[in-house]
Amino acid sequence: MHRRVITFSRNAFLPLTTVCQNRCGYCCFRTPVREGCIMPPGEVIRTLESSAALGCTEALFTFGERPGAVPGFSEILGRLGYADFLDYLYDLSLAAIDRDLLPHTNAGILSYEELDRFREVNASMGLMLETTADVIAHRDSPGKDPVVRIEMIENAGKLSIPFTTGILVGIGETIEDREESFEVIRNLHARYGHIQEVIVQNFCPKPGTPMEDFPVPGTEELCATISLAREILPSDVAVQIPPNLADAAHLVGCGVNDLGGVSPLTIDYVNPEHPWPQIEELKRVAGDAELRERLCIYPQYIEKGWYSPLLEPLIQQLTEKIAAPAGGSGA
Ligand SMILES: O=c1nc2n(C[C@H](O)[C@H](O)[C@H](O)CO)c3cc(O)ccc3cc-2c(=O)[nH]1
Ligand SMILES: C[C@H]1O[C@@H](n2cnc3c(N)ncnc32)[C@H](O)[C@@H]1O
Ligand code: MET
Ligand code: SF4
Repeated sequence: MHRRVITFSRNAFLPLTTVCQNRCGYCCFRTPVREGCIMPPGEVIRTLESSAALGCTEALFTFGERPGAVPGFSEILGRLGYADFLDYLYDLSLAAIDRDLLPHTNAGILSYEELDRFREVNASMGLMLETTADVIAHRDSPGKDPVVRIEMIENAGKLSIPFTTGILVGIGETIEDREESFEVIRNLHARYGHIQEVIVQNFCPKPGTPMEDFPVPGTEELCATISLAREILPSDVAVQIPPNLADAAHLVGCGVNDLGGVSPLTIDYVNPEHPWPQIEELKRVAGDAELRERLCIYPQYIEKGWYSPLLEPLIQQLTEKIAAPAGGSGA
């Protein structure tokens, strides 16, 4: 009998900009254009270097969607010497690779051409489907239109990009909507084979947002949603929950087999009030299962060679590093 395996990744969270063209009813991350709305290169590089020294393997670039569409953003970006935010992202992705971290980008909506460009410097990419339903939380968020999100996930499939997606639970969708969301993801994976993990993320209310008084999904509801995900999705797709947002120890018993990215250095900028558990805590969460570190690109995609030649040496090096017995940095 094989012991069950629960995986996680050690990452650095880099919120490159808080400016966003959308206005999701649950979000406290987004800010107006203002001083400090872009993380300056020096701070990014320092975070990358410290994170690598602490044993991280992944640079998670997550930020507001299409910030350049927001009036006034370009002026602030221009002061850093860039005309296009994606050029800034590209250079910092190279900086991450130089410092031995594999980029994983969730930039919100990107076009086919943009995905094609960023696959060169990303080991994997992500976009939360959130939900296939039309919810009030998304009425001021054109980028959360399910048609637009599904199209991007499909484009990532056409480009053979190892991909992370997921749903946000408790934003006004029904159980049937969750089922439909998982079915859409299953069908995309059946066609392109690129979905490595599906995040089941629970809504956490934020003071000062339109949804501050919205009810939160309970552990039993999350457990039922995870079981539903496990029933609908094939076994080669991991089901991930963020271990800082929910009762992970309990949910592992409902079918969760991945705990996502946790950071020894950076906070969860999307849910800043929820600190990351450290490795000892993750071991407790895994219970009888084996807790195993992974890279942001899952092993089956490394085997299939779904990465750019530029990333080959680093993927090799980091694969050996996480296979080595604990010790050295970050253990
Ligand atoms: O692709 C995504 N990855 C997200 N991740 C990344 C994910 O946990 C891992 O980095 C992936 O499993 C890649 O290995 C997050 C990581 C955090 O630390 C905090 C929040 C998120 C949210 C997302 C997300 O929305 N989309
Ligand atoms: C990065 C991801 O974080 C999620 N996200 C954004 N705001 C919240 C919140 N209040 N609670 C939980 N998850 C949230 C969305 O699913 C987004 O895609
Ligand atoms: N803004 C993007 C999205 O919601 C990235 C995550 S939220 C900071 O898809
Ligand atoms: S959740 Fe993402 S897309 Fe929505 S407002 Fe926040 S930063 Fe923008």
